[in-house]
Amino acid sequence: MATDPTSASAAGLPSYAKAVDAYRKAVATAATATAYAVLARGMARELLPQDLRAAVSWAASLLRARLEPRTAERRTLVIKRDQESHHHHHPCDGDAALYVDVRQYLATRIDPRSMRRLCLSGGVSGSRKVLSMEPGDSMIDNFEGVAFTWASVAGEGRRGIVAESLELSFDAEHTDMALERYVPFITATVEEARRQDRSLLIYMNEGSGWSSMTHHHPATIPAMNPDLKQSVIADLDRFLKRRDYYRRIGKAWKRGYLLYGPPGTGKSSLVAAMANYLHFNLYDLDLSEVSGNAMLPRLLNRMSNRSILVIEDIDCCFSAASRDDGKDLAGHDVADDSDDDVGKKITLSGLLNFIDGLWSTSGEERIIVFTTNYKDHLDRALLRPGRMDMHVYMGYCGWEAFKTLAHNYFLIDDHPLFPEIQELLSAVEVTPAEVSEMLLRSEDAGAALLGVTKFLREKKQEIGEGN
Ligand SMILES: Nc1ncnc2c1ncn2[C@@H]1O[C@H](COP(=O)(O)OP(=O)(O)OP(=O)(O)O)[C@@H](O)[C@H]1O
Repeated sequence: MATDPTSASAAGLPSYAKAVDAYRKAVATAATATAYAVLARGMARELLPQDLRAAVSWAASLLRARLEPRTAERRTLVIKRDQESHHHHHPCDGDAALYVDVRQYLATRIDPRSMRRLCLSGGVSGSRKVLSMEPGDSMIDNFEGVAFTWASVAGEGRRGIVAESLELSFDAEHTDMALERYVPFITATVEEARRQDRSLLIYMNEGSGWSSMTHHHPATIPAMNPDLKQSVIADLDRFLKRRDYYRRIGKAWKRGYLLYGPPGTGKSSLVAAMANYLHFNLYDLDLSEVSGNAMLPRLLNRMSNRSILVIEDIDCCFSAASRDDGKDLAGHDVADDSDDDVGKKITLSGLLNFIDGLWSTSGEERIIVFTTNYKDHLDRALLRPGRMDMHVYMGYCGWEAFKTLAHNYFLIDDHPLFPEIQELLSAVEVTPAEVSEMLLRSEDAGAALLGVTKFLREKKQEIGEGN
């Protein structure tokens, strides 16, 4: 910014006074340190020494005020333990819930080495010990590159009860971030940790409700084609990785899987393993227990978020479901004389509405899995993209799957019988379930493998005789 000495003289002012005035304005609006430096150089050339000194010290103080974070305005957010609620309220109720969440979150962020004093608490033996700050102490938590300071403050609650509160302080400019991102991040983190701690449940439909039991299934993914297994895991990982993103943009992440293949190839085992992997509860919907389309939305409403809904054997679990065109779900003509199924009124369109309803519930993280022995028998509408995202074929026991099973049961990766078994497996169709059963017959690897070999030889012979 240049000053025009002619116009200053014309106004009858000493040129340097006019120049100082112009610089004052310029400095007040200069946004960056570079701009200050440029101005300072200009001033040094034009101003008289005494004015220069005054101007420089004045500019320097302005610069300090602008650029030094220490003098930035601070904001404090107080989270009280004992809000308006009654003091012997359960801590998870109402107002105090946020206090409990923050305390639990800070316990995972606290650096014990940096604290002068620490509070260690815990419940009955075996339960987790929790670290927390003592009143008067503070700690810093970095979130998205911003330092948030937490202080524990002792205060007097109602009726003289000590009511500790947690105070969060930050620069005023980060107020939106604190309220819109940081605090929600804390509650989501704590919620996720609690979810991971809970044992998983399997729900089964009973009438229009669900009854639950604890899910004790081992976490292992069943023996299957290694590439396929990898792609299923990659899909689930993508799900886990992207859900924070989806949550942030307010979208729900949903996924549909169709598992198909002969009975005993591990479809149910895979569903259980997926639930374990994601730490989702399982809802096992038995359509033969559902009396009609009207019951489906009620069941849907009673499912919790972060769950897997599985409908097993979707092609055969009810044979005479009437469809508008007189076909059942598997596309077969519905026999008029099937007395057993009188009263079962789920139709394909009812089921499709149910699935689409599941998909459209906003903000819910859901996975739906169908299993079937005969993919070919399923109605096209069910397989349409958008309903089932991934089709997973669970096949007969191949060589790779066998090696996995042998390793799982006996920790062996090689054996003199392996070459023969490999050859036999390529010639006969046996399910992993059958092979597992043979392997479990003996605790001795050699004996068990011999059993498998004999079993496979017999199978091969049967095929030969059949031809
Ligand atoms: N691929 C596999 N790897 C390891 N074990 C398996 C595998 N497949 C089956 N099994 C064993 O066989 C049992 C039955 O398998 P599972 O019920 O998962 O088969 P499925 O394909 O769901 O059968 P269905 O179509 O009859 O429901 C399992 O409990 C498991 O012990």
